[in-house]
Amino acid sequence: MLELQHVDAGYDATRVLHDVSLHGAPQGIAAVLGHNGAGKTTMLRTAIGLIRPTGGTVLFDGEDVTALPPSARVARGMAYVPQGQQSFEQLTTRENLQVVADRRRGARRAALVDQALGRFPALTEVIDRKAGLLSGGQRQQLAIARALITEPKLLILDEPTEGIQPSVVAEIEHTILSLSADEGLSVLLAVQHIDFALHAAQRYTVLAAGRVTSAGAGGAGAQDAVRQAMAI
Ligand SMILES: Nc1ncnc2c1ncn2[C@@H]1O[C@H](COP(=O)(O)OP(=O)(O)OP(=O)(O)O)[C@@H](O)[C@H]1O
Repeated sequence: MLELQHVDAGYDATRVLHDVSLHGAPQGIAAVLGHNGAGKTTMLRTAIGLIRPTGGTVLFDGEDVTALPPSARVARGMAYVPQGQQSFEQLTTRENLQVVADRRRGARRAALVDQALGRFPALTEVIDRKAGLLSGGQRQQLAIARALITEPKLLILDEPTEGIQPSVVAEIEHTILSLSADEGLSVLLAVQHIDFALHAAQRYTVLAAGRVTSAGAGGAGAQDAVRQAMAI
C-alpha cells in the first residue's frame, strides 16, 4: 500500500532521513520504531507529503505520489494523525467530528460521525465538552476518530499512546488492532515502545539517526533483532 524507496528528506539544510525505504503491508500494521530524534516523525510527514523528499520516491497503491501535496494524498485515502492530539480546542467533541464530516459528500455524513463515536465509546461521554477540556487520552481518541471520518485506506499515527494513562493506552491499542484486523485498514504507526509494535505489526522498521537499521516481519521472533537495532 505505502512504499518509500531510498528517501532522503529533512528540513532546509538539515538532512534527517538517509536512504530510507519502507514497505508497508498491503493490509495490516507497519510499525516504525526508534528513539527520540531517530526520524520517525520526519518519515511520517514525508509519507503524507508535509515534507518533500530531496531524493527517492513515495508510492501509494502503486502510484508515485512524491510530488503530490498532502490534500491529494488524503483524497487518495491517506490520513495522518500527528503527535499531540490536535483538534479545535474551542469546539466540542461533536463539533470537531462534524467539521470533518461536513467536508464529506453524500448522505453518509451523519452516519460517519456515529460510526466514529461507536469506535470510541468514551467520546460519547464528553460529546458536548470542548476539546480543550478533554484529557490527553480523550483528545487522542478524538484525533483518531476525526481521521477515520475521512474513510482512509491508510491511517498514519504518530506515537498515539505517548504520555497517555495506561488504561486508555489499552483502549487505543485495542482500537488500532481492531481497525486493522476487522476492517482491513492499513496502519503506519510510529512508536518508541516495542512490545505493542511487535505484537500488532506485520512489518517493522527501526530507524536510528535517520537510517534504517533493521526491518522485517513483526511478531515475538523479531524482539532480539529490534532490541539490538535500537541499542545502536
Ligand atoms: N522543524 C525542524 N527543523 C529542523 N530540524 C528538525 C525539525 N523537526 C525535527 N528536526 C530534527 O530532525 C531529527 C528527527 O526528528 P523527528 O521528530 O523526525 O524524530 P522522532 O523519531 O519522531 O523523535 P520523537 O520520538 O522525539 O518525536 C531530530 O534531530 C530533530 O531535531
